[in-house]
Amino acid sequence: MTERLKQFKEIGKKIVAVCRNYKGLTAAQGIPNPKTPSLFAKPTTAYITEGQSIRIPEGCNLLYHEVELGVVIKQKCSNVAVSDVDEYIGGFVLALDMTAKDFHNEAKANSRPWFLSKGFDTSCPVSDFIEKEKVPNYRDVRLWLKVDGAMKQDDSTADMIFSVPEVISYISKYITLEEGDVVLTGTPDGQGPVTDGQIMEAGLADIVSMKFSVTK
Ligand SMILES: O=C(O)/C=C/C(=O)CC(=O)C(=O)O
Ligand SMILES: [Mg+2]
Repeated sequence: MTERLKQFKEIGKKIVAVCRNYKGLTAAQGIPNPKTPSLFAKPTTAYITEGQSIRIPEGCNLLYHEVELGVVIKQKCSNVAVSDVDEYIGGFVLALDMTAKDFHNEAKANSRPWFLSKGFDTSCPVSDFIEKEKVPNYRDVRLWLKVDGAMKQDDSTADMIFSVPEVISYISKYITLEEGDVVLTGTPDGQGPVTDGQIMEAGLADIVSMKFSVTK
């Protein structure tokens, strides 16, 4: 099973992302915690891996970084009880939910979809597949991100508003999840701009780290 899930970028059909899922982020933005997870989709064409560069989309003048814990779904599932979610977790990835923030702000202001601002090519840099056993306590694991060596995001998944099981159970009530799909579970406070020529380094505790450059 694990060998197959290492090919999640090829076998997965979708990336389902949760937003505003960290207490520190909603507090910093002065917004109430959502009553249910807020979801959006990213296409799997957004994936890149180390050695590839994040390309700033044409017309974007404000690109934001967001480090996130990604969950790789083990097998097809729907209507999964929170208590049963663990058996559908195949493993994890460290991910960046890159956001064309000016496009995103315009979409929010005009009640337009977020698909372009969140789904452009190279908007989902990911680590290699992380075996489940390597993240024994995914409920409390450190996520961090540096830009040109300066720490920008550094928090624990313990700050999530909705836990990984709660998020996956909620999604599965409405959207069937399939083998290799990735659920991005939100970003902690500290997301911010990154520009042409800068280098980002991100990590999941000392389990995995990855580096990506940003280019026009
Ligand atoms: O501006 C907002 O309300 C939300 C911004 C986001 O990008 C949400 C996420 O993607 C996140 O919280 O991870
Ligand atoms: Mg995000």
